[in-house]
Order: sequence, then structure tokens, then C-alpha cells
Amino acid sequence: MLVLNNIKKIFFKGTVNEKVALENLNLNVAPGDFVTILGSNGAGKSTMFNAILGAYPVEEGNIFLDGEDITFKKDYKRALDIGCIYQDPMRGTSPHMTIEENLSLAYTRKAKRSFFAVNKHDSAYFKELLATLDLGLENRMKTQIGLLSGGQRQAVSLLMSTIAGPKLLLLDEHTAALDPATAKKVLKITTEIVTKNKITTMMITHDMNYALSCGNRTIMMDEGQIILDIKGEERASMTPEGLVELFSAERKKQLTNDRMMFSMQ
Ligand SMILES: Nc1ncnc2c1ncn2[C@@H]1O[C@H](COP(=O)(O)OP(=O)(O)OP(=O)(O)O)[C@@H](O)[C@H]1O
Repeated sequence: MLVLNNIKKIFFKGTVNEKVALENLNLNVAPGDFVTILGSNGAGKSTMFNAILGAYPVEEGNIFLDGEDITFKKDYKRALDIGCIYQDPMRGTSPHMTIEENLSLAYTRKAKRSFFAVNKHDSAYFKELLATLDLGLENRMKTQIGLLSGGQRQAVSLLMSTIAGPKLLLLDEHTAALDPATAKKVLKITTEIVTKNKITTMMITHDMNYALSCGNRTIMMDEGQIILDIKGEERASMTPEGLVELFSAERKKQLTNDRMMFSMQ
């Protein structure tokens, strides 16, 4: 459902600061896949997401979503089909609007309905959705979202990003700024939401354990390319240590000398 075909992205092209961030990047994600993405700092993970989102044009290659070539499609049009949640809980929500107003904005955007006030029917639906988070937020629907904790905000962001049924959900280290217990809870909620709604998902993480425990496929990036792609039985029996060894062998380098920053809590 998502195909990346020979993607190349260069920053500061033709200058002394030229940086090839993605090169020969190929990926084929099947409908319903939940792909976790690992890689060292600067490997190109966020750049890949930005290329999919249309934040900037790519130098070479094509991007297909559900068979449609979206390579030259405007970012705001892609946003109707692709949800994204970032590390910073402040991003993606309107802090001075209430929880229910934020949900309503996300809900009505794709339906091309005007946003005036939250109607009773929608309000009941939002309450039901919030209750599934099990954070008590269904009783705080009139609370400004800026007053919520980081974890609560990320949980609401998950609802906002999935409420209009996106084709693809991109999670860019969306639990990295949360304490370990909250991160675990938000990941549990993430898995529940994407599984229930059958949303094709890609999640960047630096945590090897989460990379293997969430989703059905793990890819590892290095220098703008995918160097490992693990799924099925191989993944089911994979350990974080095994991943490190595989990565190490692939790069023919020892990870101790590497810039990789993986936590193995
Ligand atoms: N907007 C930009 N302008 C210039 N260079 C950029 C830009 N975005 C990314 N880069 C460069 O492209 C390379 C890949 O960066 P990217 O942010 O995709 O890495 P990453 O794998 O997401 O790393 P991290 O784990 O640290 O977030 C890096 O060398 C980075 O400095």
C-alpha cells in the first residue's frame, strides 16, 4: 500500500554542505503492516517520513500510496490520508482548544465539514473514543488540551490522527519524551488503536525491545538506506542482542564504536 521506489533526497545540493540523506531507498509496505524502524542518528528515518508526508520534494524516485503516485502531491493533500505524530507532545494539537474541540477539528477535516461547534452526536462519539484510552479523559472533554500531561496529549493525538481513518499512520518517536511507564501505556494504546482500525503504521523508535514487541516487521536504516528487513519467523525469534549483531555484521563494524543510541530497558 506504500511503495518507495529508489528515493533520493539531498539537502543543500551543490554546496559544501551537501548531504545525501536518502539514496536508493526502496520499501514496500503491505496493507495492515505495522513496521517499526530503527537506525542510528542521522540514518534518514525522519527524512523518509518527511518525504512520505511531502514536507519537501525528493531528487529521485517515486512514492505510491494505495496505488496512487503521490510523489508530486501537495503535503496538505497527503495529510488527509497520512497521519503523523511526533516526539513533542505539544505538536499537532491546539493547546487552547478543548479536548473535544481538537477531536472535532480532526474529525471534520476529512469530511470537509465546517467546524462551528461540537454537536451532541459527535460529542457522544468522542466520549466513547476517549473512554477506550482508559485515562479518564472522557470526563475532561471541556479541558484545554494544553493542560494535559505529555502522555495524555500523545494519547489524544493518536485518536486525532486516526479518527478520520487515515490510510497510513507515521509515528516519529512519539513516546520518546515520555517517562517509561507512560511510554509503555501509550504504546499499548497505539497498538490497540491501529489493530482495531487496521491502519497501516510505521513507527520510528530507538528502543530495540519496542521495535520487536510492537508491530509485525522491523526495518533498520543506515546512511539513507534500509539495510535490514526482518519479519515472520525470523522476527518472532529475534532478540535485541540478535538485532545488534545483525546490524553489526551488516555494517562490518562494532556497535561500540558507533553513534547508535539504543536503549534496552
Ligand atoms: N531539513 C534539513 N536540512 C538539512 N539537512 C537535514 C535536514 N533534515 C535532515 N537533514 C540531514 O539528513 C540526515 C538524516 O537526518 P534524519 O533527521 O532523517 O535522521 P534520523 O535517522 O531521523 O536521526 P535521529 O535518530 O537523530 O532523529 C542528517 O545528516 C541530517 O543532518
